[in-house]
Amino acid sequence: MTTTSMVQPKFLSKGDELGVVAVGFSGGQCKPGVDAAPSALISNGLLTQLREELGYKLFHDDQVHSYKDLIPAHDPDFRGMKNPLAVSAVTRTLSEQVYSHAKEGRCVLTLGGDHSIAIGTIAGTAKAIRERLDREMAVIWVDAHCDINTPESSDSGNIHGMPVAFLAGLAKESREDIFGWIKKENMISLSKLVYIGLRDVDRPEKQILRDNKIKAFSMHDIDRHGIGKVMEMALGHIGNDTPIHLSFDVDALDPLWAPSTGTPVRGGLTLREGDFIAECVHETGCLVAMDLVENVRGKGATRVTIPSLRLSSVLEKAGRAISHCDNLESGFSPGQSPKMASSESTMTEVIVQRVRTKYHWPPIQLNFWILIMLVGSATILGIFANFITVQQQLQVGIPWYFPYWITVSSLALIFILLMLWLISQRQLLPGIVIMGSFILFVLWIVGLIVVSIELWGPVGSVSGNCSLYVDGNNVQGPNIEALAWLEQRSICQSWTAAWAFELVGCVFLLWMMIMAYQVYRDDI
Ligand SMILES: NC(=[NH2+])NCCC[C@H](N)C(=O)O
Repeated sequence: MTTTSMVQPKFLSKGDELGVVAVGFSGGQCKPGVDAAPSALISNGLLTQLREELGYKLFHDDQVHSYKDLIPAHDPDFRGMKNPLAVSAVTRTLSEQVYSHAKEGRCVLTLGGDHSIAIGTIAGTAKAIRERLDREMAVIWVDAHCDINTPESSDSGNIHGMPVAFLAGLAKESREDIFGWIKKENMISLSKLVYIGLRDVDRPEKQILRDNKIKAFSMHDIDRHGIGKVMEMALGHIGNDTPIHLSFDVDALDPLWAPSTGTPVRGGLTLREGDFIAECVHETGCLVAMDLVENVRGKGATRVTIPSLRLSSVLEKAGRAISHCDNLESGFSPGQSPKMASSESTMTEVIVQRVRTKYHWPPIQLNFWILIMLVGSATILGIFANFITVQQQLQVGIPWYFPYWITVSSLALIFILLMLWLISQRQLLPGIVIMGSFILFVLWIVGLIVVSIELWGPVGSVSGNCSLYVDGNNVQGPNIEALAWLEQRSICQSWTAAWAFELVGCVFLLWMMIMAYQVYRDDI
């Protein structure tokens, strides 16, 4: 082992071991994306860094758990909570996973996931620490939010805003399948809870903090005293003989450093302050577990911003906790507009509105569909242009839907080229995509219906003629009839190909509308 750390862990019997649990779960809130972060972190080399640069012996099952089998098909709101059965079942299983590492005396790192998963991680560590050391542990909750809403006080109903209330017993539920499984041994004491980085606290939460005299260091305190003094006070409050569970929500960092999070709030910690917190906690030797949550990779498949967690600066300081999230932007790009900390002025708010001109499109999906649509539109254009030439050659009339399809497929080509240009300018607004796709969808579906009627009846069907005169009349030999037959067969095949591409085009346009709506919704 090549660990660079000189700090002796006080509460771990196997200080060189690290249990890693990767949790791809986002049911504690409504936006997709947080569930994809653990895989992004792992594929960006996090585990290798932990193993090779920090010298940990890793215990990881090589899985990013999505707990699909635990998520019920029907999960109605309960006491205002969204997805109560799913979040309860997932956190319960997670608590057992974390417990199984922590009871071995090793440190546990959990990669989230939204912050609701802390119900599981903290419940698991708290139980193991009680059993192993007969002690209560402390929790340092680094976050822009204090996540201490009860189901009744929460406006959103999102459980990622409630984990502390359940863990501290402020919110109770007797139903075993809705957090009733959280027992005394899983709980934490409010006197051993410290918040750092708060700046977006709901009114009822403020009351809870006051009523229970919970130690909380807001951004205001950090500005006033500096992060050094705040850490001194925070650790002083906990005392140096208490195991610490560090629950780090990346939204504690300013969106400048960590824009890839579901609920960004301006006016947060600098990258360096985030590192400093982690270093200070590490230096105590009391760290027993850590969560890293609310990282977003691609909201749904929508986002391109990839957070890659590095342990660089912590490494330099021989630390062993989180360092920073940097963002590699590419393609169709950055951020959801961050919420303003309550103390910021409306002037700044105006500026935020103005700079928000870029949107998060899912690049792989979008590129794939655009390619299919390009091929489809060009093929349809070619087929109907060819049909017109054939009709002219035979000196028979040209049905209206031949030029119609030429126009509609050309419009689709123009629309795609326009989209590509807007993407290159990073200006592809969801509204444009919704409008354009809708108009084209109506035009395409009309054309598809007409072509389907021509192909399969009720009055005279192309498909019927093809099977009768072409499939059923195979002509061979080096003669003009065989050539004519081949041409007829290629016309029949063109009909089917045109129909297939029209159908795919309709699906594409429908999907574009849905995807654009999702992008629009995520952005407001
Ligand atoms: N872990 C988070 N990002 N929490 C955000 C919570 C926001 C808000 N206070 C709520 O209860 O819905």
